[in-house]
Amino acid sequence: MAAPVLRRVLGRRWTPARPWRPAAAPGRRAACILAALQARGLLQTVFPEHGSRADLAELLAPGAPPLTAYCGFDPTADSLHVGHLPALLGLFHLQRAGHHAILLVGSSTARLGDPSGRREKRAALDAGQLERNARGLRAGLEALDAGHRALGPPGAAWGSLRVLDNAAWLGEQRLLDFAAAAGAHFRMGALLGRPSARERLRGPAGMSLAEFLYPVLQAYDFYHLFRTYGCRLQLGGADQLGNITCGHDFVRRMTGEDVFGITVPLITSTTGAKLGKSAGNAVWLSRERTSPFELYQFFLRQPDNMVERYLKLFTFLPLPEIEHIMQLHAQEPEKRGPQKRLAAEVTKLVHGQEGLDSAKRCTQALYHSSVDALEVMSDQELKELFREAAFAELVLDPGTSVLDTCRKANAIPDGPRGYRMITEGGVSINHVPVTNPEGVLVLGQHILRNGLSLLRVGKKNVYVIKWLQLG
Ligand SMILES: Nc1ncnc2c1ncn2[C@@H]1O[C@H](COP(=O)(O)OP(=O)(O)OP(=O)(O)O)[C@@H](O)[C@H]1O
Ligand SMILES: N[C@@H](Cc1ccc(O)cc1)C(=O)O
Repeated sequence: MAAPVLRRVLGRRWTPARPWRPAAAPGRRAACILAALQARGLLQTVFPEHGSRADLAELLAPGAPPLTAYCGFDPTADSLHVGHLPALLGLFHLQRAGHHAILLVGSSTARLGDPSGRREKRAALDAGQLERNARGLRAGLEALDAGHRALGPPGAAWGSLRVLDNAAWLGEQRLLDFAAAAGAHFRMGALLGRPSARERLRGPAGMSLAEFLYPVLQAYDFYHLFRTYGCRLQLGGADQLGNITCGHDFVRRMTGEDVFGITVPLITSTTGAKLGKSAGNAVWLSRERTSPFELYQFFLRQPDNMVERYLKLFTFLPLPEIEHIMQLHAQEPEKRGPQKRLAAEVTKLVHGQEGLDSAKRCTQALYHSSVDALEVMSDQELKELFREAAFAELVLDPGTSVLDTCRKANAIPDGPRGYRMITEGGVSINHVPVTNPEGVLVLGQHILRNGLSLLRVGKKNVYVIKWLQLG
């Protein structure tokens, strides 16, 4: 016979939690990190609102022993993306307040595929791809940890951070043992009542057993991390509330202890779609997929009505400083001060000072036609900057003319039409128009010190030329 507490939990159906409101009481509670997260717009829901012995606000109150919190990321791609940042920033803020963070790579959960918020099942990944993705994700999480630490004062008394992979414990489970031991504590009614299950079961695609079991594995992670590391808090995007609730119930049932969940708001695109892999609109954090320049430009493009929210969500700038930045913006909106600060802060967190310098160099070269900036750019930066551009390696013969260069790079059509494109001013090299097709290329003018030329034909077609055998 289940104990009364257990019976209550076993019998409970899934109900959506209400958005979290800070406690009215002033003093210790008001100073709690939860209130700080709330003020930055990082709190959508706290679940449950009240524990059986303590509330989350009490566990996180200043002076309370450090708490351990985690967030999981399935390696369904080899890189993190901007949508992952709010949950990560939430963990980093907790770390700054002295708490410990666990970043979990879900190599085992990714094999089932999380059905939360999805109309269709995820495409299956083969073992090799999964392993490569997991490696990329782990490297991304570690790099972000390093980027975050570099922002803080040396020797800051922050909590610890570790990166784990759930394959370490889920990968070893034997089906029968797991089904008998853990499976006995999950109620079908509660699992079937979850919104993601209900919607999928009603729809034409239905739901596979693998997907149906997904929350069970995520719940087991929470239980494992609670038992092994004393982890009492799970963070995730708003779409994770059902999975987090499931984990909470499981840990309560297995241990009788209080654990909690925090969801962060979902970042959406201008069309309202969740920014991420599924919608195909991800802005990646790995340099191979999205360069520091592109990341910088993404934040620089944010409209005025979003920028204050994003400064609070995506940076560690103190709130009074953000207020000041916004006041200056009201006086000189054309300077786009908040957008520039936002872009700089996020790029520095993700790609370090070197990445930020690169992003600024690329911005100068592309939008301010700066030859100085072009001249100091590396091949990698140029390729990143002109991802859509053709990259040609050409041998510089003596007397190579503008026309030869355009032809060898396949930048203009053969015959008189191509010739006319030059004479009519449609071609520039290193941002300077070249109207004489017979003009010979000059080192230091048409060919930069780094052995590169940037050839532009019309408004859109850009060719990066690397000259070989310059001597
Ligand atoms: N756009 C977003 N805004 C806020 N949180 C997000 C966003 N995208 C993902 N997250 C959160 O990041 C964590 C890890 O997400 P995960 O990588 O497993 O899936 P995902 O990026 O949501 O994938 P998909 O886009 O394919 O659904 C989850 O807590 C998820 O809710
Ligand atoms: N289910 C989460 C990822 C995750 C995996 C394992 C966990 O224990 C926690 C979270 C997502 O898809 O976004």
